[in-house]
Amino acid sequence: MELKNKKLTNDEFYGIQKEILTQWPTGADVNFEKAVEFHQSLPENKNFGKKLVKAKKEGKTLVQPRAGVALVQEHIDLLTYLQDKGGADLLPTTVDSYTRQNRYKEAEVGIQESVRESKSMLNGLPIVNHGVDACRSIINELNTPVQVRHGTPDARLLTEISYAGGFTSYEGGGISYNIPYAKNVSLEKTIRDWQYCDRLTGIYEEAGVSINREPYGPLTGTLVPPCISHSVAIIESLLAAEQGVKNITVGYGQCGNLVQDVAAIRSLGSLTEEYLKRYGYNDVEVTTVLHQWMGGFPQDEAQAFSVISWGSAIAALSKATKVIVKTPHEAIGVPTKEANAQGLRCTKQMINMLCDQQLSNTSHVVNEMMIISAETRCIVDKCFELGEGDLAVGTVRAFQAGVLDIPFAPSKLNAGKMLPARDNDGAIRILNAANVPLSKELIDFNREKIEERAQAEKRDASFQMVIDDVYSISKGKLVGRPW
Ligand SMILES: CCC[C@H]1O[C@@H](n2cnc3c(N)ncnc32)[C@H](O)[C@@H]1O
Repeated sequence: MELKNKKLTNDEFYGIQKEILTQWPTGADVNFEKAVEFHQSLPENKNFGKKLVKAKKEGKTLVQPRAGVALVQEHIDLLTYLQDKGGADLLPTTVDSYTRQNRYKEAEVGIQESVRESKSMLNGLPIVNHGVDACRSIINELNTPVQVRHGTPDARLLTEISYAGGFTSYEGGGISYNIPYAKNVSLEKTIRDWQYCDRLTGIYEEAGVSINREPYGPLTGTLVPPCISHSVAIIESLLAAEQGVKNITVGYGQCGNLVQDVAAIRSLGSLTEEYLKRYGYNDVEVTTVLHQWMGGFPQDEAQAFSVISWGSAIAALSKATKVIVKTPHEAIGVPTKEANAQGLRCTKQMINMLCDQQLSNTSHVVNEMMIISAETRCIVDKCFELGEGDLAVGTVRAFQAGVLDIPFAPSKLNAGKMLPARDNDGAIRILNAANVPLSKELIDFNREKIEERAQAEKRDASFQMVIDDVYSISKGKLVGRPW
């Protein structure tokens, strides 16, 4: 089937579904009518998208951790602890790495080993192996909406079981779960597979079950310029809306400079709404999520709490609808439930202290919003042009041409030529745009900002700055100074 940004017909969708549900025995338990009934049996306070829309209206920032362990009861215990002791407003179910690669046999081994060892031998919950009823037991046991978070290029079966199991939010997209996650997976295939996931979301929506979709915002989480992550978020939102998705959370990974991060969150929400309306999707609810720093973390827990607090402050001051919380164990690995809850309480304290303030649109913030918006429009509009109006085709061609170029991405489909670096205030600028189609004035602006830093550091703007910036926060600073 040739790639096009067009809503899948019923024949196309159900033809694919037949095969998908046979990929693992638990697929046989998926029954759409029973799934809709289960969703309709849930109280409204368990619907993820509704809670986000309410928070946006009230100007509140909700806190959500990442969390997932191998066995169902332990996972329920973990989420209950994060709900009750961490104060999570929204809950995750992070899926394990085997499931993300459709390696359900190894996930099964991981489950058996976890039973034998009485501890989680997987870095998340293997939803496909556990199946629909297990998911429903999770949803029934908790009083807080739950979202599936993963990193799966081919997530079609995982989506079917997650939705039938009662989850009301789902992260990912054909770009954001391919280029930063996989080495050599066809972008045409992942865009098409995620059209399936979004069409399924639309089918639930049309049956009266609203399921929130969240493109994975931070991408590689390392020095990603706002215009790059915004472009991917907007493209995935448009592709999802074409399939009937009506509730979307667009995300951004905190970079560290106050003005740039606040401007990024505010411009992300308005740009997404602008593009959705421009292309005729007038009934999509848009909310925003700030991811606390996604790059390297300090080992020292006190320093880690400082990074968590700074991300919390940015989320509150930018009025992001939601913030994804890190933990003091970030530099070590999968956190204990206690550490995870500490990250939540630290975040909640900061948000509660700042909830009565917000950083007004000062000239610096407005200027930064204009820069980010102009850069993002250069990229997204070029994608439409390359696709001769078809955004799906244009996106594939944009990666081939290096128009979309995500820094430090493992995928061989990614050009990896665009180079980011921090300026003298710690904002992420573009040192070398390569084939990213920014206007001359935008390229000059970025270069001038980095040149200010070069002058201050008495060294040439170079790749060394990029390397210094990759490690700076884990070494206790924001800007990777040579001293
Ligand atoms: C793209 C997301 C990466 C982040 O996702 C966190 N993460 C991954 N798996 C789990 C888990 N099972 N429990 C708590 N956090 C988890 C990592 O630490 C990292 O920050």
